[in-house]
Amino acid sequence: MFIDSFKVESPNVKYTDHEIHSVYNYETTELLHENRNGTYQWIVKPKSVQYEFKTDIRVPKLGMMLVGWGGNNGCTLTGGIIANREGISWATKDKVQQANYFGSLTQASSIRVGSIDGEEIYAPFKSLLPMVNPDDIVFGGWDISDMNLADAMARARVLDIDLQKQLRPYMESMVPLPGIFNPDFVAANQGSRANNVIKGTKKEQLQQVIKDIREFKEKSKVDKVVVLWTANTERYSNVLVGLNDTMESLLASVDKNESEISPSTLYAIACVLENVPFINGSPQNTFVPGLIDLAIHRNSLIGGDDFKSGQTKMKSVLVDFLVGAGIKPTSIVSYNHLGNNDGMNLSAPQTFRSKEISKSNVVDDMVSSNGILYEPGEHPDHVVVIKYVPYVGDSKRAMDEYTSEIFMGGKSTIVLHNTCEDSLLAAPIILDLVLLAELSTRIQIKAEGEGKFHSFHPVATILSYLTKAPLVPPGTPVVNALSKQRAMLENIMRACVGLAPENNMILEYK
Ligand SMILES: NC(=O)c1ccc[n+]([C@@H]2O[C@H](COP(=O)([O-])OP(=O)(O)OC[C@H]3O[C@@H](n4cnc5c(N)ncnc54)[C@H](O)[C@@H]3O)[C@@H](O)[C@H]2O)c1
Ligand SMILES: O=P([O-])([O-])O[C@@H]1[C@@H](O)[C@H](O)[C@@H](O)[C@H](O)[C@@H]1O
Repeated sequence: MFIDSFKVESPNVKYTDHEIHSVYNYETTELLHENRNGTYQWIVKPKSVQYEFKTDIRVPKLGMMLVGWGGNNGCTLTGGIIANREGISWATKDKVQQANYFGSLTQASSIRVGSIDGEEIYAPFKSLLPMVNPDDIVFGGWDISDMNLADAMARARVLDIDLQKQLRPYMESMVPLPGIFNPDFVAANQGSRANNVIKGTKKEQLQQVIKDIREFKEKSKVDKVVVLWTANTERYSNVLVGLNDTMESLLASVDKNESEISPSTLYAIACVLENVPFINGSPQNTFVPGLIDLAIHRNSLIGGDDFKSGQTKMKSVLVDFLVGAGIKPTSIVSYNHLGNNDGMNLSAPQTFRSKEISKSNVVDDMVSSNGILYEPGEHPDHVVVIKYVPYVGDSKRAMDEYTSEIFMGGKSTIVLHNTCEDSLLAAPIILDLVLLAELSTRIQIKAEGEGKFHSFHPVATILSYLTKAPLVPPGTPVVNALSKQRAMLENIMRACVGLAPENNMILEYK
């Protein structure tokens, strides 16, 4: 059965007019490796740590500023939110289609709240904690192309024509602000698009972006802004001592107009200095060490990298299943071709390399979790191929082959053909990233023994379900297995309302 909402009644949860305060016993373990009677033994000691969570339930009026707003993802998300907000329906060759948020974890997935008389009871994921209603989002952003959002939507060739016709009046007045452009960081084929750029030194460009954020906030009267990068994939920035290894060297490099400071890092610096959450939806190392240092110093949320939308999302499920079943993937070949501007930009070796890295590291945690299948340091052969084929446009075609060793020397080969409609899969993920980033800034946490409440760590690992290469604080394990990432997010939100983690044991019926 599915219910619309629920309220938790517990001595550990208090609701006031502006916050939910929960006391939560975090059941974990402490590991010891000790010499017991002359032999070393691993000792696992269950441990309970009491946490308190305070969630501000006053949902703000939210501004979403996209870098690359006029791109396929940016205009598709904008159109999708407007279509939902206005209740637009449109004719397709199959039926009259209603707007929806399918593909969004926050808007279209559910959680189990319990069971009654042998029936499992589920509720909307978004009913766990008060979140911004997407219909209320105010749009803004930058693009190096001056095309208005209605024309950009036509250029993208993603949304149905009848829908585009109905959206045009809402979107043709939306024009991106000029963006910071540096041709050295993207494919040469992107230059022809760049007719809307911020001139000047890096310092002047940074100051302009800060000014843009302030003016947008003032003009739109929003309470909060979240900035998300959905612009082109950049090549990796070189990380050098004295250039960008500390926040001091990074800011000094901006003052010195150092060429190696990328546009995406400049936008990120602007956001951190303005204490505006910044999320990187692309694979490049926007978050150089100096930027992470600055974000931690200013306690300003950063998250990324690279939306996990299609081929890689499937990989983080399939490899988790195989390794979890005691089957040994030995060869993973991931090919895809696509014909959108992202694909054209990725046709350059330096930008492709950024994407190859984020698409390749996604199996590392699952492989290292099973020492029965893999020797230390042993990995499956793993190849990533991306080709640009204009004809298919945004309709990316992914073809994967997974070869695994099975019982008694047997081999299993799984072949997948996966048509990942790039922007229709990425747009809902962008929405989730923005909404969850905003929500997480309203949560305060205090562990037993800590004197006062504080925010989560500014490097937002809570967003990892939505990214291929989760950005984590130094010393934090990287988890890519999709089920673990989703469980982590849901269980933290359950803890905020005093609910235990979903452990799927249903002992009541055992
Ligand atoms: N499924 C997906 O679509 C998916 C998944 C993971 C990651 N991504 C990443 O998301 C990004 C956007 O994808 P897309 O399909 O929308 O690409 P796109 O090329 O259609 O859009 C990118 C937009 O950014 C603009 N732009 C480029 N550099 C800019 C800058 N410095 N400042 C402001 N604007 C700039 C371009 O003019 C363009 O309009 C890409 O980096 C892509 O790799 C996409
Ligand atoms: O998310 P995913 O489908 O694994 O990866 C995708 C790549 O295969 C594709 O080539 C690229 O255009 C998208 O930006 C996205 O990164």
